[in-house]
Amino acid sequence: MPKTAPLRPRRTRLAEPMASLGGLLREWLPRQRWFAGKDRPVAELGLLSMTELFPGCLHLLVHTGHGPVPAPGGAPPAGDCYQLLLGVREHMSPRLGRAVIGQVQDGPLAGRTVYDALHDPRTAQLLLERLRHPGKAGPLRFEANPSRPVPGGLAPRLLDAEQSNSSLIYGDEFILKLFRRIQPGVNPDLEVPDALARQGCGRVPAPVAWMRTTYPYEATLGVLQPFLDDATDGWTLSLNALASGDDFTLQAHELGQAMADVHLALADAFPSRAPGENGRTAAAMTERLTAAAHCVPALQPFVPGLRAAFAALSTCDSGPPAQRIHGDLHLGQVLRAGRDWFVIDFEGEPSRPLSERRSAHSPVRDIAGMLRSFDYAARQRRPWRPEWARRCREAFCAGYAARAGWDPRKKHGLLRAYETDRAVYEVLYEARHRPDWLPVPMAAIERLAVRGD
Ligand SMILES: Nc1ncnc2c1ncn2[C@@H]1O[C@H](COP(=O)(O)OP(=O)(O)O)[C@@H](O)[C@H]1O
Ligand SMILES: O=P(O)(O)O[C@H]1O[C@H](CO)[C@@H](O[C@H]2O[C@H](CO)[C@@H](O)[C@H](O)[C@H]2O)[C@H](O)[C@H]1O
Repeated sequence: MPKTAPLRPRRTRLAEPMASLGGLLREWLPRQRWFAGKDRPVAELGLLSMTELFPGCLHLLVHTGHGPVPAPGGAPPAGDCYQLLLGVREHMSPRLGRAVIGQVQDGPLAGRTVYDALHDPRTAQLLLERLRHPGKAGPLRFEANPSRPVPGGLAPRLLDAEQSNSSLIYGDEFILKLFRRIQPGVNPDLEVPDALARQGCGRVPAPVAWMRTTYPYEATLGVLQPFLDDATDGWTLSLNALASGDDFTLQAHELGQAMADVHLALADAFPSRAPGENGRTAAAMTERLTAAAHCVPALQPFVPGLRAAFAALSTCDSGPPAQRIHGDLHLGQVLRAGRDWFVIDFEGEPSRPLSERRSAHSPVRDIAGMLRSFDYAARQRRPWRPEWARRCREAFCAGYAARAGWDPRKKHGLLRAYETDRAVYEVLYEARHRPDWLPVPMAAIERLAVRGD
């Protein structure tokens, strides 16, 4: 098991290039979709590691701190580690204009332009070559599953999508996801699909190659997997159905069945345990609510009503056994090809510690995530279509029950608590990443706090 270490900026001989790059990165990082903490300036920026991956391409792990957070009890300043691939050029090609981070003013890189190298097809090609030929570059390790060879010469393109990481698509055959926010340990988005593939579960694209680092700690950096080019994600499909007035209950029912299949395969692939004690679950949810309300004051008036949803857990049965779950399930994480649903992105909620994301949880958490997602979709249209969401939620639960052998609709109290917990997470997520979207989960917060349904 990889050793975990606290994230601390290290003084290295690389401190000098960092000093000259630091100002540029401080400006650039908060503008990136994947950067958490847009609500606070990057007060502290440190270099954890830097490796020259190819000539003119640097691989960096940087630590960002957001300065002291005025939390009760004097919590330590928040900090994160991010993975960056930076191109450094004397002369920029206009093609790469939108990737430019800036021109370095002083230090060893003075006068050169630094840019996000993932936009550079040359970098993308070389990255694939490294993954095709396992080996090392400084602390970086490139590894592959020898039974699933990857052909060379596939044309790369950077995925242009709203995402928490960055992905490169190769010849519409493979997709490489490079994690942006790095935590010590094995990323579940490698661990889980790999285990499910060994289990023979066909609902998850299996990793074919991956990249990790051994310094400043063991961590997964990226995963290459087959690209399902004939598939459309559930979010796009549901928005299309809403726009055209089409029914989506058949798809939602099949999605419920698919999710039950994945949960059953996960329960076989990893150890399960007796359901957690509801009191502990309620305490953890309440703690997350308190922390979220501290960061997003708009939550504060609803805290008493939301706490009631958690307190009501004491009168519920504890539900199905705890097991490995998806952890961040929503309509953007499921792809439909023909009548088959596939599930991707097992990373879990990116802001939670990796150890927590890799432990067993109630499968009700995933179900609640998907139910919230139907609500998100229904709110994309005016007038709001609560009836559409209600029918999809019902169909999803019925499909799940048909396969899993237990019916989520009969776990009303549990489902309400997990849905509330998920909505609280979403409020925090939207505040940090997409403040314009905040009204969507806030509407659910109001409903859950006031009416409780
Ligand atoms: N194996 C795949 N086949 C087809 N499309 C994929 C695949 N994996 C990811 N995608 C597409 O890329 C998007 C982002 O992938 P995801 O793993 O959710 O990244 P992130 O965690 O950064 O949000 C998905 O919504 C989907 O459209
Ligand atoms: O980037 P990830 O897919 O890992 O997940 C994060 O971003 C999601 C948004 O892209 C966010 O999902 C929320 O918005 C979705 C619509 O864009 C909606 O379908 C989900 O129900 C809602 O939670 C997810 O929470 C976040 O972890």
